[in-house]
Amino acid sequence: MAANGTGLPMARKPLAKIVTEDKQGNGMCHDDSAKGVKAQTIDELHSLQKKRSAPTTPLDGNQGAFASLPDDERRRQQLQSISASLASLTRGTGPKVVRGDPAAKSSQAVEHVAHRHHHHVEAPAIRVSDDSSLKFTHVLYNLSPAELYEQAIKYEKGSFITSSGALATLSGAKTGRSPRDKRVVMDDTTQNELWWGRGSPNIEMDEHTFLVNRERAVDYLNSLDKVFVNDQFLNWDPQNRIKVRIVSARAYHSLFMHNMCIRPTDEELENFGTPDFTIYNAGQFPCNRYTHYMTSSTSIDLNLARKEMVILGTQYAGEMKKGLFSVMHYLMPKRQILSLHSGCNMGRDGDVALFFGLSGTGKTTLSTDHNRYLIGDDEHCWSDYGVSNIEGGCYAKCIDLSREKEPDIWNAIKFGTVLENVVFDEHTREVEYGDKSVTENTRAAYPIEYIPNAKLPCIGPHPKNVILLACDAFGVLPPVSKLNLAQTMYHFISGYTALVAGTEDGIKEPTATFSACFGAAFIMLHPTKYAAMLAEKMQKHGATGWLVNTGWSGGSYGSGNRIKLAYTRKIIDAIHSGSLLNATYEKTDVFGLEIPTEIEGVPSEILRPENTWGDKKAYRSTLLKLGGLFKNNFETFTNYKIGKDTKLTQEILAAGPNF
Ligand SMILES: Nc1ncnc2c1ncn2[C@@H]1O[C@H](COP(=O)(O)OP(=O)(O)OP(=O)(O)O)[C@@H](O)[C@H]1O
Ligand SMILES: O=C([O-])CC(=O)C(=O)O
Ligand SMILES: [Ca+2]
Ligand SMILES: [Mn+2]
Repeated sequence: MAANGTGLPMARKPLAKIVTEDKQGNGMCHDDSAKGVKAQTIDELHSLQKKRSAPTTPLDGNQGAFASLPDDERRRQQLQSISASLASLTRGTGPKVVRGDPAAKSSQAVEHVAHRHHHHVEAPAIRVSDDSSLKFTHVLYNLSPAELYEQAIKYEKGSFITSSGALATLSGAKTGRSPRDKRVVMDDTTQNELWWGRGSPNIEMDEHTFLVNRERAVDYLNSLDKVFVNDQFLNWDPQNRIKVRIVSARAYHSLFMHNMCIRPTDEELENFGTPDFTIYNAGQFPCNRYTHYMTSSTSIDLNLARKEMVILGTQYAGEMKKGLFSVMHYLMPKRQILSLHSGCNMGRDGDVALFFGLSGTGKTTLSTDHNRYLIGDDEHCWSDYGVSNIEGGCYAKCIDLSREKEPDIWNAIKFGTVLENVVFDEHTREVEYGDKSVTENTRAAYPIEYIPNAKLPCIGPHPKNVILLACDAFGVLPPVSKLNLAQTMYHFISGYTALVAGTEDGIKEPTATFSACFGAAFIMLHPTKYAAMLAEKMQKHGATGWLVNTGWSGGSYGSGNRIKLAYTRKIIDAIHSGSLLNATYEKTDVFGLEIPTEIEGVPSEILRPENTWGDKKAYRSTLLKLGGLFKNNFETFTNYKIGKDTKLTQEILAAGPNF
């Protein structure tokens, strides 16, 4: 965004010339020119500025695959592994790769270029008819945030530093995920294992078509002068940690994943070896619509057998985050570990709460609580040992963000944080969080350590409270209700909310949505598989379920208002403290929900939705309408058994609305 739209700075009046008197020996114009710098040339001067990073950790010979190798050899193997990742399957070979920025001219870069002569990965001698075997691809490997800032600002339009130090970026034409463009390879294994068909997020593609798109992405990436490669981890549970490699073309994507995945230590990086899963993000390049299964120029393709994901035709970074989440929803249940689209935090006494909910319902906002330790805001695992965060960062919505209401998120938006699609003052670079000119789905991605009371490592004991968040645009669900196990399962499987504008492409107004397990877009198995695991774990560990409406009160969207965040926080406080367990409850008709009569800090009249509606008839008909939508939605699940227990299945079926 140039100041005057021409790309050039606006013309300014020249400043008055400064005249300095030259009274000899008077020290008036005193400088240190006599001392001089050691450098003889500008290049040498520049070379003094950058000190070589200290050699990584000392090796004791017992640290894994590459541990006993000399530095050069380890680097060569790393490059070989990256070249193998980038291999074109039709040529059968990887590109020649070299580390470092092709534009760098400092002496340090010369050192890197030297690798080109001694250590490049040889292209095997097969005949190819294009130039790709002749050129080098520069690899920008696990760059630091500062280096990525420089890359973004130099080479990516729409990259700016905001007044608080965050990197403002544009994600391009797509500012939300594209679930209709997601494809999953159906093979003999996945055909039987995965959830396919109506309601499922898994739209099939065949292996061959996947390879066509993979080749398209790899050819695109190899055609560039340089690619970014991130080697990182998922899951803070060391037993179930997954190694991921992300190959991308934009510094924005690399910094986003640097923040969102777990960052390896130098030592862990030296011993990284072969990744368990690889993303090829060629988002700037479209897919070919003549390719089978393609219905637009965007395609996000998952191949579980190859352990690869290909992204074409969308630069929205959330696709990478949520694509990996889908992978975890496949891998973890195989190990009897439940994967959850939930936030998670812990009190001083070690009481853990999970916050389930669809996009925009408050997982990040409510799990980021100054009085509690943050374990994570969006993706978790629940194993026999407790909970673990899958990610290394948070991804907060920032539309209408205020310092006063969400101070910890506000303060996390500083150097290192990626700010997507926000609008800012062209001169002061102050962000205007209320501005929706680019999108309503503005986002901040920051490392979890940017939250002062993050729990590191991001793991915790078994949850005590399971809070289901629904943003009810109809305004008829109570602000909070206590659920029995069957009700918890009913609402978990239903996954109701009013989808808030923007996170999924094309949604402009809140509308009622049902999304199984509060994350149907990411689950891979049938919802009842996850539900059975949740029921079993909640039962075993004695967790209490709650339904919290973070949406409307006093009328539907349009006439009522969104429940004040301050009230929702008081409700959540009462759940955490245990005081809400001992409240007096009344049962509602239709949904059969237990609602408390009083909560400290919350006006009692809002606890019963019908009190807040002026038009009682309208309330009643809206309540019945929503009840009907729930019933309709649940019909798909009535023929499924949940867990080993038919009794539980019957109870769940009876736990929905009754009228
Ligand atoms: N009563 C309320 N409770 C929770 N959030 C509220 C409330 N009122 C307004 N909000 C706003 O709703 C939004 C909740 O978004 P949040 O980032 O927490 O969603 P999320 O569940 O983490 O979604 P996603 O999975 O897409 O990241 C925030 O912008 C928050 O300020
Ligand atoms: O995936 C995204 O873009 C944001 C998110 O967390 C969600 O939608 O649940
Ligand atoms: Ca979030
Ligand atoms: Mn999410």
